[in-house]
Amino acid sequence: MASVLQLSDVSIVRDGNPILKSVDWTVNGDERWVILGPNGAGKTTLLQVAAAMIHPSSGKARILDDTLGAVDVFELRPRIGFASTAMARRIPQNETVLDVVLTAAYSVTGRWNETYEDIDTRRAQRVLAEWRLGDLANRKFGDLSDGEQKRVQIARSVMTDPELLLLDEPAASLDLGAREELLQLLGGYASAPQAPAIIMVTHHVEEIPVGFNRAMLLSHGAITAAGPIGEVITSQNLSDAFGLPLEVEEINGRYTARAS
Ligand SMILES: Nc1ncnc2c1ncn2[C@@H]1O[C@H](COP(=O)(O)OP(=O)(O)OP(=O)(O)O)[C@@H](O)[C@H]1O
Repeated sequence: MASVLQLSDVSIVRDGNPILKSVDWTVNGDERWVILGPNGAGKTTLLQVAAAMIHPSSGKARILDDTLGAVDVFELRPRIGFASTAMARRIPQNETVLDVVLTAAYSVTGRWNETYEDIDTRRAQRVLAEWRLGDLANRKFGDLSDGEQKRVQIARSVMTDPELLLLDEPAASLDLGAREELLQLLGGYASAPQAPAIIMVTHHVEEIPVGFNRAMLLSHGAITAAGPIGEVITSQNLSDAFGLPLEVEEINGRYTARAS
């Protein structure tokens, strides 16, 4: 399967400080990655490179067969789905759920006077149903619960059938029920044969959905482990990445971790 992302010796420097250090990483079309690492490790920064939102300070980033710096990012970005809290903050609170998803077709947040085809509306309705939001289509985004808002953000990010889907902490701040509902939906989506390549950043191994098959541990801007999820999410690797003894357990594709 062809690669959708290839980073070669990618570094990011901000205010003289290295935030990503010489990252080499390839993501293939059939891979669903989870990225874990301590606060400030550079996870969101890495996702922003993958989203063509920032350029490496040095090194080369190829995204969907285009090289950053030699491609019009406004043509590249619509092929990438990106759900993050920063993106969610740009959604007008009084926008209907249907319009939050529909406006992804024009890469805008906030419906104005774009013309949408019936096919766009039907697709938005289908995506809402898939993410168990069909009954909320006419509700205002700002009136939804955190769990519902997270699902709307993901529905919006898959509206355009992206070739690469990026999720920055999709389950953060959710209660147990909302988290499990989201993970069930994400697991189903990730396990479907037609799913795009997915990269998800999370803080907790408990938030890794079933169906994710690759993992990366990032610490101080550098990759400390990357590869098949069962080989990476181990007690030893997590203890090294987080700097304390941790014990990891895996049951039927779900993980838990606690201090040992
Ligand atoms: N534009 C910027 N200018 C200066 N420093 C920055 C900038 N963006 C990020 N940083 C710094 O880079 C480091 C990595 O940030 P990043 O948000 O990528 O980490 P993270 O692993 O996602 O963290 P968290 O788990 O806390 O969300 C942090 O120390 C952050 O303060």
